Amino acid sequence: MTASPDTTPANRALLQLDGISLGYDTPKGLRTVVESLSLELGRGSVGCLLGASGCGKTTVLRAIAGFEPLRAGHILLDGKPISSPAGMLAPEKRRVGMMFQDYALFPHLDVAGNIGFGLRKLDRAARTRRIEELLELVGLAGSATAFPHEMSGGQQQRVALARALAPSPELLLLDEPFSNLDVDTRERLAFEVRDILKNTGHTAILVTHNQAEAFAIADRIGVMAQGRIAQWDTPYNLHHHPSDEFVAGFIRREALAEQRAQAYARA
Ligand SMILES: Nc1ncnc2c1ncn2[C@@H]1O[C@H](COP(=O)(O)OP(=O)(O)OP(=O)(O)O)[C@@H](O)[C@H]1O
Repeated sequence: MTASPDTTPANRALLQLDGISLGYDTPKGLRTVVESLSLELGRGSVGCLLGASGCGKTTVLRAIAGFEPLRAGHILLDGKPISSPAGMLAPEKRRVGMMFQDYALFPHLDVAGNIGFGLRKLDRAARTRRIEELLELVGLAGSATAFPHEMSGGQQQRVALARALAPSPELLLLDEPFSNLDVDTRERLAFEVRDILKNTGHTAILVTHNQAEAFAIADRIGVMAQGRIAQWDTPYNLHHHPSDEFVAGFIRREALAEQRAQAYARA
């Protein structure tokens, strides 16, 4: 794997994955799906794991969230170990927020109820203030009493983002957050989410198989194949200085596929 130094305005790395290996116990024994994977992400940066289906992106994200045990290596958050083969900090103690592709909003709660779900420790007035602040941030001011089924997919994903940001996580994990949206909304929302994360200074990791999305949102992209990162670099360097034939081919092929998909969608 090659990597150039993180030159974003962030200081030291907030997240470090150091030689992590991950696998699943199957009836045929251990199936290793991620091997010796390392990356560093600076505070305030947006990183992305980009790769074809099944290459191990979600497994890495789940390990960062504390849902998958490490077979080797370790994960540090703000310099402190949170996972190693010897043990792991419980997910709820990590200050890590998550947002998924299927919105995962509670259908029986209105927008305020959804966003306020993780804010139950605040008193009523503080919770209402925080919910209003978050609605403003995601461009949904005035929607507190709407229900998820009354909103478009893009609006529901904004609510999901507000809910994930509500407890002010150190790190936000986004698993294919735009893949249920149509092509235009997907790209627009990717840019909007990037603006929101940059305005609030959040550090985030996104997982996607969609190159346009990765390039719209990320400061650093890791091109993954079969459980490894081939190159962890800036979008510019991936385009202009791919580390090998695989990365060069992947970027070219995906760009063409995306152009084709957009042309079909608009036809
Ligand atoms: N619980 C499990 N038990 C056994 N194998 C699993 C389990 N979960 C995932 N896998 C396998 O691990 C590999 C990596 O899966 P993962 O979901 O991390 O990939 P991905 O890159 O996120 O794919 P996608 O984009 O399709 O979500 C796949 O081959 C998958 O079949």
